[in-house]
Amino acid sequence: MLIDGKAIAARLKETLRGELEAIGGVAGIATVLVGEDVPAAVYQRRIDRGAREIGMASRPEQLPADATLGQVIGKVAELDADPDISGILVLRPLPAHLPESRIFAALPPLKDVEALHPLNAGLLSLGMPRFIPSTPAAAFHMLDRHTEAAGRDLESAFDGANLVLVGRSNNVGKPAAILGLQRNATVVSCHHHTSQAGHLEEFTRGADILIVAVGVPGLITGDMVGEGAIVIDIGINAVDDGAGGVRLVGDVDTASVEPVAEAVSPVPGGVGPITDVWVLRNAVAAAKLSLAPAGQLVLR
Ligand SMILES: Nc1nc(=O)c2c([nH]1)NC[C@@H]1CN(c3ccc(C(=O)N[C@@H](CCC(=O)O)C(=O)O)cc3)C=[N+]21
Repeated sequence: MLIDGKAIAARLKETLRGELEAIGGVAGIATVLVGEDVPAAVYQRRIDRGAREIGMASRPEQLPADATLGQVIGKVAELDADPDISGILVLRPLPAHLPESRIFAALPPLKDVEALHPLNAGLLSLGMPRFIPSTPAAAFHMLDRHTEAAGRDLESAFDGANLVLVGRSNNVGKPAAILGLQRNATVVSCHHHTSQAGHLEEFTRGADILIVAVGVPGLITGDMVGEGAIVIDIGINAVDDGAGGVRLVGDVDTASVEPVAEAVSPVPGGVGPITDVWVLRNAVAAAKLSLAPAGQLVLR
């Protein structure tokens, strides 16, 4: 079966409306896109639209591909100074000349909705997250809704399960591994070198839950997946649509995986739409944090 991410996102949006209302509607999201990238532009547009739809402030910002580190950090500082903006997200990928770690470190920690500032990444890794990064949060939210729909216990759903991650990015693979450990899964992190060493299948076949976020269209095929596994596809790749345009596809070859797996999340219509809502929830959480007593590290 395919997991319906759009339906899950629609329900989550109702939660978001309530959360926004509870703080008097005062929250805003800013996104910074440097250069051109189709999936990043799609995400930026969807965040902007989603925010406007629920009456949240939104500032989608664009900088040229040759922007300097100083210009990017300057833009972040400008957004930090905007009282309407509670959350700031810098889209990836960044052009190669821009050192990601310097930009992450320049994010205002209380508005860093993807937990990429070292302080927030540290809090997350210690099990006391201030923000749970939207994309892995969306993947776990989807897994939890699937567990409920299958009539299984939510609390123990990950206990001792083999959770295999493919991809180790700072905004998806790494935080997903941390969240999996937090939920008592046995976590295996696979990446480019696992694949180069010829070991990828070895690990993916043993997965009870497989989360894939690498950016390689169709990387995971049915023969790489164990019977009854749950497969979450986080890849968003722009490929030629054969008619002069592009379309978005994931990292999983759904056609060959679906017959083997218990469930697969499709692209589009899977984790993506849930991610869009989650980032807005994090902007609301950031707005709440800014109102919290000084010195409070984590929302309660
Ligand atoms: N710092 C950072 N964090 C990210 O999370 C991040 C990023 N940079 N850079 C770009 C990628 C891409 N991304 C998407 C998320 C949702 C959809 C989405 O909702 N897509 C819809 C529509 C797809 C379509 O238009 O066909 C869907 O999957 O159903 C798309 C793309 C987040 N990314």
